[in-house]
Amino acid sequence: MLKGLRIVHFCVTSLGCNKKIQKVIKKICCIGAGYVGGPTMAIIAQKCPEIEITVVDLNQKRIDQWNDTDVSNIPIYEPGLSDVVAEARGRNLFFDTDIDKAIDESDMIFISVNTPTKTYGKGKGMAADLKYIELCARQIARVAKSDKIVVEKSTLPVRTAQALKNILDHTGNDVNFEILSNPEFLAEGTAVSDLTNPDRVLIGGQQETEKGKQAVEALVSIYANWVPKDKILTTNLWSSELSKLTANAFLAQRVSSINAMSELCEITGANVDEVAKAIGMDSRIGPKFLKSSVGFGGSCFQKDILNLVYIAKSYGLNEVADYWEQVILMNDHQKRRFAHNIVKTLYNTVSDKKIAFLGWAFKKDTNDTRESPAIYVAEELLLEQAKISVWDPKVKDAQVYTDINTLGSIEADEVDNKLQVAKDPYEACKNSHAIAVLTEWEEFNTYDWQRIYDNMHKPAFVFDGRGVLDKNKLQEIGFVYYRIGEGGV
Ligand SMILES: NC(=O)c1ccc[n+]([C@@H]2O[C@H](COP(=O)([O-])OP(=O)(O)OC[C@H]3O[C@@H](n4cnc5c(N)ncnc54)[C@H](O)[C@@H]3O)[C@@H](O)[C@H]2O)c1
Ligand SMILES: O=c1ccn([C@@H]2O[C@H](COP(=O)(O)OP(=O)(O)O[C@H]3O[C@H](CO)[C@@H](O)[C@H](O)[C@H]3O)[C@@H](O)[C@H]2O)c(=O)[nH]1
Repeated sequence: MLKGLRIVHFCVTSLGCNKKIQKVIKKICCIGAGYVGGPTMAIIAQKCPEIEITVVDLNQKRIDQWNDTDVSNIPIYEPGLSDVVAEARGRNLFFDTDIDKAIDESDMIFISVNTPTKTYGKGKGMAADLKYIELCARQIARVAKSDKIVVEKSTLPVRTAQALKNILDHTGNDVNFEILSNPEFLAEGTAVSDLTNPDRVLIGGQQETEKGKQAVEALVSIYANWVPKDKILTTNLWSSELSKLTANAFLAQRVSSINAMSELCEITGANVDEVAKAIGMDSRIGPKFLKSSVGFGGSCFQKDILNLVYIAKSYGLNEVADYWEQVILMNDHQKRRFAHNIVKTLYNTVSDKKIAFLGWAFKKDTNDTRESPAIYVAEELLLEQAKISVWDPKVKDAQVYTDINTLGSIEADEVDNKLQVAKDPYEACKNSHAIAVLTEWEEFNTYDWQRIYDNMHKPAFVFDGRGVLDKNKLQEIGFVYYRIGEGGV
């Protein structure tokens, strides 16, 4: 196991001094205790017990949840995460709101704050809002009294490291800052296994300077405690920053591509799962990320592609921008057409009809609802005056209301009247006219579907936006079953 991390500085002076100055990385600070900062630091703390890690955040409530004595109350639901936190917390993993102290004491600082799409000013609705990143840089510059390695963990536009370096070098004390880019590729719901066994770890740094190389090496040594060396890829800063946006654009593009085919399948009698299987067996295409759905959600894909589009436009690369924007347009279309299909199938009106939503999270095994397709399908149906009853195994009731109210398109009274969060799936489906499956939770197939059917209006419709339910079983019971990417009902 690692005995502290040593960065070796060679000092060669005019007097011919050639001594080694050794710096031991003993303390890490991570700014941002969110979906990335929390799990990533928990795994580093588990794998490197001799490094003390403090995860800091402005949000007192979030920090209190991370520190909750009952570890099942940590703010993020991720399979396996509470065990990792239970193992490391209090030993070498700490959660705190004293950001200055953590910065001051650390050798290496990860910046893992949110970088949402801008909602104001130039680049509104497209560019990444970097105000939280800049605040971190200014705080580090103000507080740091010794040399620091600053690691970009957040997803950032290419060349952000230059802006960070500029702020750090011009507002700080007389200390040296080395900037690294170390984008995170974990997916929610599988964060612990993605972090424990990553396809690759990407580290970008200034390889042309000695100090830059040493900083890269320091971070490589941390990951090398559990990641095979051949999976740790080092590049220049800009390649690393741009690779993150590129990876998300390619992944989202595959989902939009198969979703585009799902519409064609529904009209022609082809079956999108069969098409996906057939093309996925071609090793040049591969089988992953070809599951047709009601659309992709989550905090990353849309935000990062919009950012990519903005960057391309800002360099005058309009064709590049248009190419990637189409991925988003296709996704918006897929969500809308799913809602419209429900309205059309229910005899062109859903006014005062009850639609049960199974799932609200943007994917299974997470309580995260950011950009979940469920929100936008619900919005379309509420605008058609439907009543919606939601059941999700992990999402809290208040989150569902917040998600809809944040859209601002439906009066708050109307939301209260029409939107309800059920205490179990049977209550959600009782007296409903249709069920819409919005998340691929595995537990859905374990329900008593006969009981659900018996308590619904007839004909009882199921719109499976994730293609996860047992079609034959449901049809035998009597449901009229619609599956995304298969011939219509
Ligand atoms: N969620 C994912 O699966 C995922 C995966 C890979 C990369 N990313 C990227 O990682 C970054 C973080 O994403 P996230 O999902 O963890 O976000 P998040 O919103 O869950 O967490 C960010 C945290 O940073 C805190 N914060 C903001 N400004 C701060 C400041 N100045 N000082 C201290 N704390 C501050 C917020 O209070 C919040 O708790 C984003 O750039 C995102 O694109 C996310
Ligand atoms: O075949 C598929 C695969 C995914 N999805 C949907 O796509 C969205 C995103 O899924 P996924 O990529 O698994 O989850 P995220 O947590 O958003 O992870 C993505 O975004 C992260 C944040 O940048 C990256 O770190 C990850 O590598 C990248 O997969 C979800 O709504 C999924 O349901 C599909 O519809 N079909």
